[in-house]
Amino acid sequence: SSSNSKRLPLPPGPPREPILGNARHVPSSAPWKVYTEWKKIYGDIVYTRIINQHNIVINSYRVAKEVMDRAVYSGRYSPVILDKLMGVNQGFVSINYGAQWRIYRRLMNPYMHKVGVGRYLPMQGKSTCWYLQTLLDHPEEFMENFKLKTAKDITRIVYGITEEGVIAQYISDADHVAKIFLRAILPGSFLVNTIPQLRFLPGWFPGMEFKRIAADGRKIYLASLNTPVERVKSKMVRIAPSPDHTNYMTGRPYPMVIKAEGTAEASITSQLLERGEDEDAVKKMNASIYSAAVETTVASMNSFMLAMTLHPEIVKKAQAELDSIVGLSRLPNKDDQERLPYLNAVFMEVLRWMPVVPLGIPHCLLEDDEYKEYFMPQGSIIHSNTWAMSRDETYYDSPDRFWPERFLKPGEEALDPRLYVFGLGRRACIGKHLAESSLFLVFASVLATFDIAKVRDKSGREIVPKVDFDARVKPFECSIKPRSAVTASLIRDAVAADS
Ligand code: HEM
Repeated sequence: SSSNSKRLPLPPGPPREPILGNARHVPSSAPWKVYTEWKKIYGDIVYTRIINQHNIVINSYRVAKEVMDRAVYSGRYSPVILDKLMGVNQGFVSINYGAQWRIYRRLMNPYMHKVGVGRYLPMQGKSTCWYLQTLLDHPEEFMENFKLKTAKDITRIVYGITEEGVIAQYISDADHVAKIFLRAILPGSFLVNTIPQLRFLPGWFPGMEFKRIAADGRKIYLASLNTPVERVKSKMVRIAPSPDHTNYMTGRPYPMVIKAEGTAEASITSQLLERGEDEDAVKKMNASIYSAAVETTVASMNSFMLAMTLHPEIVKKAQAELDSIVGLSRLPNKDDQERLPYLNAVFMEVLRWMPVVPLGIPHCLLEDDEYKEYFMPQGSIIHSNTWAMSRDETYYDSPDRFWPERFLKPGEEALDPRLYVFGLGRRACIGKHLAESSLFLVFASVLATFDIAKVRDKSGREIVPKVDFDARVKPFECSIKPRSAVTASLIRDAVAADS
């Protein structure tokens, strides 16, 4: 590029083939593992080129912390299939760095900062009790119900949706969009992302199924964006703008008020509309919250259950701590967190052991840059390899081992994974405090009331679930039994008191 006047080299990486570059070297499944192998050969920054796309993977926390905070590293890469074919590049997660993104951060921040998320605790307490009850009645559905619990919490927070049928439809639409989205951001997944001109070929041409995928995706995306906000609006009444209803800060009229009968539960959407915020911005911002929030939180819950199934001694230790601090007469709550160091260590170890976004959400380098002795070309896709960070032996002995004690060694605590599993810099996860309280409540409440163990086969041998570190835990069996009749009735009583 013209601005590389010092003729600096690109960061090191595997040798490239003509035209294809490294297209045949970067696998489409679990690429983070290959990049982590390459760290041994090429170091903390690895460059690959896939056809004409520059990709830079940051393999260490130290380097990520240095570069990711800078504005030029805060862009988002919009694959052609999402941007040009589906129009899905205006959501919170995928929008490029700039004015609209700043509006989203400003709108969302009060609802998501450390203190702001406290308002959801009563609701989360109830939904956690609901979840515990599903463990009593249908322990084998523990994964499905993690999903349902999290989806209910999020749709309630964002849209005030409480009706089961409406939630189910929303989940199904949002999952569909998320699947396309996740596939689209994997390097090399859709050829049209590397050769954008392909989109001008007719639909009957071989290899054009991306067109149908994108067209279906777009329809469902628009539904998941519009329908829930229209529902909120239908439960609000519009009043004629009058001087009495003008926001004294902005001078703009409040266009909506919540109906006196309160048919719209207060939610992020209802509150932002009531304040007169731009409806289009609210729709696009909110639609991306569900997909950012649910899959990630649920994946961490599933990793937790797998770790507990594999480690009965850790279950025992955490239960002993809970029993002595919380006692057996009530369920744990968020206020207990600071007095539960062992459980906190379990929580951090879950985040580290199985980072659920192992290559981060890709950033896009907005201008040519230099880092150390390297040239970083504009338009590069930048991945924070959180998987590599979680396996860094300078911070973690035996990194594949699930071992909460690593966070409890006085004076030499391991690096806190919350510093990187939620991303780094300006685009870091806005929902991390909400994620933390959801996860903590679930981990504490499940351990306080249930024993988790391996199941046995017909001949009485324990079945040990396999761990393949594939970012998502595959369905596995475990035994989930109430610790005692007392803990079971604690759950039933709490649920009864809520309804
Ligand atoms: C265990 C749970 C979660 C994990 C591990 C996680 C992880 C991440 C990661 C790695 C990113 C990308 C950061 C970057 O680009 O550098 C991200 C972004 C984001 N997350 Fe989360 N997340 C979680 C839960 C949530 C929740 C509960 C919400 C919403 C309430 C949420 C909302 C978002 C949003 C809106 C972004 C985009 C921010 C931006 O681009 O400016 N996440 N998250």
